[in-house]
Amino acid sequence: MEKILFVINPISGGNEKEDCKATVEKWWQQHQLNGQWMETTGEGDLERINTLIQEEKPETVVACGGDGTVNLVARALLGTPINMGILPLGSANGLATELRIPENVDEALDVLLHGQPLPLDGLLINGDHHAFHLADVGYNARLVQEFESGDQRGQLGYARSFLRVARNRPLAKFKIKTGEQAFSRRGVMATFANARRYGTGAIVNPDGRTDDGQFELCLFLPWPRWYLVWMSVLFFIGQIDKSRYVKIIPCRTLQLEADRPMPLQVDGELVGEARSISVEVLKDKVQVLRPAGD
Ligand SMILES: Nc1ncnc2c1ncn2[C@@H]1O[C@H](COP(=O)(O)OP(=O)(O)OP(=O)(O)O)[C@@H](O)[C@H]1O
Repeated sequence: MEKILFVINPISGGNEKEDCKATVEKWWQQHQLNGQWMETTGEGDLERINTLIQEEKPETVVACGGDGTVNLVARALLGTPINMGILPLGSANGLATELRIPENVDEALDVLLHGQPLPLDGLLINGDHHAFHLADVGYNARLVQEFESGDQRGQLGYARSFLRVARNRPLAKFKIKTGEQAFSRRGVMATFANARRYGTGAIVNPDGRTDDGQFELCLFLPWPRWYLVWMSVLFFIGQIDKSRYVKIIPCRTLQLEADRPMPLQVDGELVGEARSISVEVLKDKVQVLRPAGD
C-alpha cells in the first residue's frame, strides 16, 4: 500500500480545512492508500517532517497550503527520491499556478495519482534561505512589509499598501556580480526568479523555467511615475522584458550589494533586511508531481 504524508497548514488561505480533509480521506480509501496527516504549527515543522519521513518512509509528501507550505515541504525533500505533491490551499498559490496544479481539490488529487514527477530547481539565498518560486529585495518586499504591518487585510489593504510604496518607493545603488559580468546600477527592485509569475499573476520573468538549472535576475531601474500604469500592463500581458526599465539576466550565481539595507522576501515570507545578497542554484532538485503531458 502506497504511503502518502499530507502536510497541512491549518491557517493557510484563512479558511476551514474540515471539508477538504474529509475529501482527502475518502480519496485514500477509494484508492487504498496509506495516508497520514501532519499539521504545521509554524514552529519546528521542518524537523517534524524530517522525523516522519525517516520513521514512515512515505513515497510521496504533499504540501497542503500556500507558497510557504510548499517551500517547507520542498526543503524537506531536497535531494531525496521522494515525490512532492501540492494541494493549493493558500491565499497565494504562486508556485502551484506556475506548475499548472489545479486549485480544485479533486483535480489536484488526480494529479497525485496520474501526474508525472518533474524536477524543480531551488535557490539558496545568503547561504540559509531556500527559494523555489521567487525572492526579491526592494519594491515588492517593501509592499509585503507594509501589508503585514498594516491593520487592513484583503484587496483594500493591499491597494493601500501599494499606493504607499508607489509614493515612496525604495531606491538603492546595486553592485552586481554574476558568473559572467559585473556592473553597478540604481534600482528599485531586484527579483531572483526561479519561476515566471507572482501569486498576483504579475509575470516578472516571461521566459523563466523552473527546471533549467538557472535563475533570472530581474532588475527594475527607476521608472518615471507616469510609467506605472504601462508597467502594470506589461506585467499582466507577459511583456515586462520589453520595458527599457527592466533588465533580465540569466544566472547560476549572483552577488548583489546595495548601498543601504533593503527588505528581503523569499517565497512570500519576509526574512529581514539585507544589504549584501548571494544567490546560487542548488545542485539537488525536488521531484514535483505535475499534470501529465506538461
Ligand atoms: N498552525 C499554524 N499557526 C500559525 N502559523 C502557521 C501555522 N502553520 C504554518 N504557519 C505559518 O504559515 C505561513 C505559511 O503560509 P502559507 O504560505 O502556506 O499559506 P498562505 O495562506 O498563502 O499564507 P500567506 O497569506 O501568509 O502567504 C508560514 O509563515 C508558517 O510559519
